[in-house]
Amino acid sequence: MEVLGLFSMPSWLVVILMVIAFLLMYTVYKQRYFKRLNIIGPTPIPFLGHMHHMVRKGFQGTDMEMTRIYGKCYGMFLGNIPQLIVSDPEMIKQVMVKQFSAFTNRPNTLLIRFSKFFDSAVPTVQGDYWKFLRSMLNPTFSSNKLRNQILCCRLFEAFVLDAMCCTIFGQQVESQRNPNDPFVQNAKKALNTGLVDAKILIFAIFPELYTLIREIPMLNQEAVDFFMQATKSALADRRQAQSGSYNDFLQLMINAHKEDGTDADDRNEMNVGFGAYKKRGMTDLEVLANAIMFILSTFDPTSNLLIFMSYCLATNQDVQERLRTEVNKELGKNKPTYDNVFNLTYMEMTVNETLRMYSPLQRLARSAVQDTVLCGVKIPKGLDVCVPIQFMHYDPKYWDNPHKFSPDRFSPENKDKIHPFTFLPFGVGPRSCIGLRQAILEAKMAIAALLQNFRIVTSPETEIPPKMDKRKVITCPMNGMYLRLEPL
Ligand code: HEM
Repeated sequence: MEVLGLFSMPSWLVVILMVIAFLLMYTVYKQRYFKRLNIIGPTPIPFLGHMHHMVRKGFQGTDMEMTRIYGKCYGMFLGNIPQLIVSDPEMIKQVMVKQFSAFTNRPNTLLIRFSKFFDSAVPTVQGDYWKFLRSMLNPTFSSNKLRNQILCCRLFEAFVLDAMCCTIFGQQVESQRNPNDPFVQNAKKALNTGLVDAKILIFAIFPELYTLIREIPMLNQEAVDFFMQATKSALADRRQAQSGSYNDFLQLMINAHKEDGTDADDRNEMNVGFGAYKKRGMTDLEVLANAIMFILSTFDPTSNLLIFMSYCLATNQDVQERLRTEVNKELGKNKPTYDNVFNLTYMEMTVNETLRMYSPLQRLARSAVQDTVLCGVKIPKGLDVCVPIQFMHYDPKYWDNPHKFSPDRFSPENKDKIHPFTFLPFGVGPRSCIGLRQAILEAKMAIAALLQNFRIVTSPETEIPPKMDKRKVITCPMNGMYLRLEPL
């Protein structure tokens, strides 16, 4: 084939060059997005944007570094997908609370991690459908309901798993004594998600292919099937049992369920008003998807909170002693219960300080559902807005000596001095974590039981400070956490 009448080339080579030129033009156009909006940010590289940075430094390292350089509002790219990173408390307030109706949804970059089955689970659903599901599930997490559910009190991953199975399925799982328990094995398999994998990479480069790429299962399907089966048989048990014999999330969701419920898998429902949902309860599919999603949303953050809290106590023996004195005074030799851990004020302060220093989630994210303006910055519909949690938790403007572990920041006298919208481990606003109360309750009970019986100390293998696994979405130690428990 002759090119511009100047020289000849085989046609296949011309086609390849044209495809490359097209792809380059595509990525350059996409990555000029923030230039068109006059928003500053680091220069992206074609196709990858700043993904190479995220893989090398993790979300946390990238956010800390870039926010220091570019300030409180700048643009970055996950591949070709623009993400506005905001760390100004007023902007956070606007996105999460004041203009919630313009930022109701989570971005596709988060949803792509879950297969279609989770289209009816509360963290992934959108608009009015989210309002409906959240309103159905909120009562399930009320203080009164939690009082009746939390019966188990054991350790870390196994503890969290046991507590989850107990609260969600009403099922006792001996995962601490039996690490081969299928619940443990499958929970670990299902949750093994990294920052970037092939599915996210393809989506980040070609976000227009969202619907197609979404079909590729990402969470380990075998593990999801296992939990689906477990939930289905638990549902069947509930149907045969006398009403009132179960007191777990599953039962509460079933109570919000009507047999004649239309199948929520119908995507058209997304477009109807909230009022239309109000006429029905939860369908089987919604109960299933949410029960499994609770397992997935709970396991890693809660067990990592316990792991980091133990690390903080082992490296701050004075805090540990003060905490043990409080536990002994309030509980004596009694087992921790919903009621007796309620008054553990110093415990709550220590949990909060651990969450500040080691927030299990590193970013909050919302997608603009309409054009809007955020503190003078034009936000077009579809732009993802992200909040770097860890940057907010370490910003010296809001926290004195932010690298120091100091539970007293959260004392009743000091709590009111914390600048609003700077402490965000559970997010903030109507779409914040539904399981906040449960997570804090579990942490208080687990640590109280531990301190009644053991002193937590470092061992020669303890990494101080712990290296973080930058490839993970959840904050977790790279090389595990080695601590010693000395019986008292
Ligand atoms: C230490 C433990 C936990 C941490 C740090 C944590 C943190 C978070 C964060 C940061 C969000 C996003 C909030 C936002 O976008 O504003 C979230 C959402 C959510 N969490 Fe948690 N979480 C924890 C435990 C739990 C537990 C125990 C459950 C349930 C049993 C749970 C269920 C959920 C659900 C369903 C959502 C989505 C809410 C919605 O979209 O309406 N989480 N969590």
